[in-house]
Formats: sequence, C-alpha cells, structure tokens
Amino acid sequence: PPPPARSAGIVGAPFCKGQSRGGVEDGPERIRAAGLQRRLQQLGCAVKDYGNLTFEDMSPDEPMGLLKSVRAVGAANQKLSEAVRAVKEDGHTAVMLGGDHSLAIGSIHGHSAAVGELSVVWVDAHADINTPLTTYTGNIHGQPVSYLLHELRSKVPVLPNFSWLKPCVSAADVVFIGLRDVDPAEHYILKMLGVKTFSMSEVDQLGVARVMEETCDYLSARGKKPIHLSYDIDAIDPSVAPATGTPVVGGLTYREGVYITEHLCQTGLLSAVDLVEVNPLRGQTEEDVRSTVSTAVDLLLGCFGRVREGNHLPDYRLPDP
Ligand SMILES: O=C(O)[C@H]1NCCC[C@H]1CCC[B-](O)(O)O
Ligand SMILES: [Mn+2]
Ligand SMILES: [Mn+2]
Ligand SMILES: [Mn+2]
Repeated sequence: PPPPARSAGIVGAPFCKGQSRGGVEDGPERIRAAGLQRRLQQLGCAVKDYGNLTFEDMSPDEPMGLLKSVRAVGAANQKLSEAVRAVKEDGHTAVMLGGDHSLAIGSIHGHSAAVGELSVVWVDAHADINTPLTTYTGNIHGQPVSYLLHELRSKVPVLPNFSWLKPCVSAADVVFIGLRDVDPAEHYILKMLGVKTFSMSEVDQLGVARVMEETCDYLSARGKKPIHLSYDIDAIDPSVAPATGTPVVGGLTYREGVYITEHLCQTGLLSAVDLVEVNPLRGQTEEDVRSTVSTAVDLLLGCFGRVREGNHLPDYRLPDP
C-alpha cells in the first residue's frame, strides 16, 4: 500500500522573551527563507503555512522574584497552544518554528489538547526543567518542562497569564537526548522522577542508532502514543549550528542530529515538531547563520521522510526520447 500522505502545518512563533538575547524572534523567517515549504513539497509532503503568530506587548512586565517576562511568556504560549491545537485538528503534523524554547509550553499543551496523552522526545544540550524556584537566570526557556509535567505541579507557583495551563505530560513519557549542560537542581529532578535521559555520554557510549532504538523501545513499551519532538538547535554541536543563544561544546554531529529525525519519522508516530532557538544575531558570520539555518531545515525534512539515500516522488517516471 502507498505510504500515508504526509502533511505539515507550519506555525511561526517569533518570540524571544523566554530568554534575554535578541534575534531568536527572527528564527521563523530565516527558516522559511531557506526554502522549508518548497523542500517539504519536493518530498511529496503537503504543506499549509499558518503564518506567524503576533504577540501583544505586555509591558510593564515586572520580574516576579527572578522570573522574567512572565506575563508575556504566559500570553504567548496561550496563543500558541490554541494555534497548535487548530493545526492538529486540521489533520497536519504540527511544525512550530521558534523563537525560544519557552514556546514548548504552548506547543506541547496545544498538541495534547488535540490528541490527548503523548510522548515527548526532547533533543537539547539542556534539560529545560528548572522550576520557577530553582532557576538562577529567571529565563523561562530553561523551565518549560517543569510547567508541563504532572509530577511537578506542586513545584510551580500560580503565575499571571498562566491560569490556562494544566500539566499534560507524565515524566515517564519524556526522553531527553543530547544533554551536556544540566544544572544541579535539574539533575536532582531528573533522578527523582526517573526520567529517561541519553546524555552525550550515552550518545558516545551507545552510538546514536542504539540511542534511538532504546528511545523507541522505551516509548512504545508505554503504548504507541503520538510523539512530540521538541528540537533545540543547540543540541547540535556549535561547529555546525553556532547561531544560537546557549551554545555548548561537545554536541551532536550533523549526521547524528539528522539520524534522530530520520528514525523518529519512520516510527509513523511523529505528530508535532518544534524547531527552536535559531538566533541569527548569535552567528559571527553570515556563514555561521547559513549553516545553522540549513541544519534546522534538514532536521525538519528528516521528520517528513527525507533520507540521505535519496527520495523520489511515487509518480516519477523516466522521460522517453
Ligand atoms: O535555566 C537556565 O537558564 C540555564 N539552565 C542550564 C542550561 C542553560 C540555561 C537554559 C537553556 C535553555 B534552552 O535549552 O532552551 O536553551
Ligand atoms: Mn532548550
Ligand atoms: Mn538548549
Ligand atoms: Mn537555547
């Protein structure tokens, strides 16, 4: 039987207030300008681009303790949640282009509103699981996972513009890949909750193929739920993807990064993808930005069936003389 037709619904979220470095709000446009839609269509994937969300200015948005831009982050994610839910209800695989990683709060919440229980594969140099009380930067892009987990509900205080958010993910349904810069509090939380993690040590020890095999075995043992892939471009080594806000040496190679998306695509369970933290202003040269954006596009294409052996459309026929 022919493979199921793939369809991508793109939502741009030009948002930067989950962290403090300007430029990440330009991520969606740079990824589109690199030809994402055209290259998805060349794979035979249907594409609907829902455009960019617009985010209302929430000034004055005074810090709450250390927490920065709480009202802006809450409002932005409420809007994003509604947008992603609509994309899923239109029948597409959701593609959320960031913007910073605080946007995973709305993306995963909206995805779960549409499909119910889901699994999360979080590919990132970082665990992004600080609570509002363990964060030392106050940047909410380092905290999204704590807002989403049922098990941490009692550790997240009531926050303005977050009353719409209810935890929607179980710790046992999350797998981290690429970790190499985790705060002590985050490490404590990961161990306390028994979250499945493949740090760069495991990537080195097992190899990416075995990491993906174990990831998929682990997730399918808990039932074949839709997968939400939240991909922080800083998971990839800064030699390949330097234009990002929090680069960390010793990251995934381009090949490992793409292998992860190829493998998840072939499960047939990939239901939503975030591609976040591309920040053109953090590149030192235009080549830095090009390389980062190009890698982001290739990661997304891997989610929709691009493989390195090549692809051709089902109706392709050789020309006759
Ligand atoms: O909580 C934080 O601000 C920090 N905690 C340790 C890792 C770096 C940073 C969070 C980075 C957020 B990310 O992954 O979205 O770039
Ligand atoms: Mn992140
Ligand atoms: Mn990160
Ligand atoms: Mn980052």
